[in-house]
Amino acid sequence: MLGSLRILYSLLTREQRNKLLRLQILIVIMSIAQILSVLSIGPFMAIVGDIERLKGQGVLADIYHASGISNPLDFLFWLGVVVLAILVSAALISIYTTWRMCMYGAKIGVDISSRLFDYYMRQPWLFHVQGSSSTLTKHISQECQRVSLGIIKPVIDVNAKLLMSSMMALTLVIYNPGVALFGLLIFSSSYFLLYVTVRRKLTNNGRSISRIQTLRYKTMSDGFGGIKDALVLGRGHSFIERFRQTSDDFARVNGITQLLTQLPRYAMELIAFGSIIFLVLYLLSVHEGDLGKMLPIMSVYALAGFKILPAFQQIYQGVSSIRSNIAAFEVIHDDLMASRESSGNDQQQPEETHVPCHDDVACHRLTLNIGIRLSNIVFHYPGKDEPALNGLSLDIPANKVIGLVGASGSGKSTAVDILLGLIYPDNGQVLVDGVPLPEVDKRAWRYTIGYVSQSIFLSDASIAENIAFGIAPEAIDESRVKKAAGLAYLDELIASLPQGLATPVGERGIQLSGGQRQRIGIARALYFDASILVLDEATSALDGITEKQVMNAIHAFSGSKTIVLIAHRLATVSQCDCIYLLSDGRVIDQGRYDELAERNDTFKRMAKLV
Ligand SMILES: Nc1ncnc2c1ncn2[C@@H]1O[C@H](COP(=O)(O)OP(=O)(O)OP(=O)(O)O)[C@@H](O)[C@H]1O
Repeated sequence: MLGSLRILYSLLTREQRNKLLRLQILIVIMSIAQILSVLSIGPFMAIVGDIERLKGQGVLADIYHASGISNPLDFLFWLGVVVLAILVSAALISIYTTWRMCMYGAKIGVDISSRLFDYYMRQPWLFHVQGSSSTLTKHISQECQRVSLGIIKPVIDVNAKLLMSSMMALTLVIYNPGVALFGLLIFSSSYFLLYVTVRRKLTNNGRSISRIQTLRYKTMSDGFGGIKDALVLGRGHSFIERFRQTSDDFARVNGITQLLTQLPRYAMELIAFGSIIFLVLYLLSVHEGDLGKMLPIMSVYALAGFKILPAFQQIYQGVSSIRSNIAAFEVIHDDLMASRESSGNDQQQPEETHVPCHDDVACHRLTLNIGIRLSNIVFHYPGKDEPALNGLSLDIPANKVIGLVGASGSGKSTAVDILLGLIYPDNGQVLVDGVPLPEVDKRAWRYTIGYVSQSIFLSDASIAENIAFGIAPEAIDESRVKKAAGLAYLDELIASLPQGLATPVGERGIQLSGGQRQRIGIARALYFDASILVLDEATSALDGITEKQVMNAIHAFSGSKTIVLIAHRLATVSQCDCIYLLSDGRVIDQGRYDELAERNDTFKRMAKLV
């Protein structure tokens, strides 16, 4: 547990550590204020018990004489006011410190989740292809929250309470060593024994919570993601049942953890009451019933107990909470460490050269003069022996339209992912006007390419926001949106909608047809007027007439844009300047449509010519 906390501390930035130090100083001030407030009650009670002592010897009598107040009761009143002022000041200092502690804990929690989101968003395509988005979401929302509320906040609380109770205990020992040591020994050993008994259970429960939460998130993600199939195939009940079962487990483990965390409160209340009776009997026998001597000691101990006992309980609860949530930190530990390393690397080697420029898009765009060459590309997906691409070579001349065709699984989408720079070949290289892709400015490459994927993701936003995907609503250029929408034949649809471009599309575009979604995807690729367009099965959901219109619009760019089309329907690529026929991850033939249709049997079969 301490090792994990040390790692957590090492993840703090320099500024966060400085803040923690300032917080520590504030906690010391709070503890001193608390002690003063407890001690201030002693003299007041001493006078209440024996007001005659103001006329005798001692510090209180000296202060009484120096105050110029003639009536002892008036003096007692003003002493009460002073004690109250000390209590109020201590309470105000405590409120302020608690506020700073809460803000600090919450800020670190938010910072950790932002750091993770940033890290995941920067991960390469393969990382996302192999992982599960529901797990990443759970890490960022659930586990980070557990780390924030279940570890960081308790660490700060435990630290504050530990400091306050140790200082208070030390003061009590100085005030009256016998009673203080006896009380402290009873309470601390009881808490320690309880903690040692339950700590293993707490750790195991923490791990179970992480595991169960993963299952719950996955079930929700699968259920909502596949809601149509679940409804049609009548599988909804299976998701509901799985969720209910895991939720029951979650409730049971969570309930036990909370019980174990709160358990000692009742035991300690019993011990506290027993101790008060013991203290009264002890003081009665030592001071022979002299209230003037007994009252201040009893008041100081009662008030100290009133402060220390909840502090003990909070320390116990805090340590239990840390132990039961340390599993959440273990789950995100590797990613957090990696995020720290990658942010360190980013500073040393900026991924993208940033040239100051007024028009971000225009200034960060490449002009393709010769073309792109994929040269002898070999690529294996991780964990697969069979290569997805096996010596693939092809040329994409500048401002020409080329088609990639081939059976399902022949490697077309993988070839495009390599071209986009989403994945890196094991062998071979991509040359852009003769320059290897890794040496090309990534930012420029992204602005140069417009891409329409097989499955277009639409966010739960307006049509305009989906066309200008990822751009803040206030930064969207409406003229670009309109132009792109026109080129993708969306004009008619937009004109028919009461809110036009501002019409919401629903989650994942559920309120649109498959063809409308695809046209929004095409408009998205055209928003930045990219000079290279890559369309992966981009028109498969369009009806024949709309597809022809969209393809005509795309072919109209021939001569001014470089276009790569992937299609199963060969009619889609019939106008291409060159078609590459892929099989088993390599090009097996190439040529114009008529040439391939005449000489290649596979192509003929695909075109249903034989
Ligand atoms: N994420 C992945 N992990 C592992 N293997 C993959 C992954 N994506 C694709 N493959 C494999 O790589 C090979 C090429 O797939 P790819 O998607 O490039 O083919 P494709 O020609 O685009 O197919 P389709 O026309 O069906 O889209 C296939 O054998 C496929 O199973």
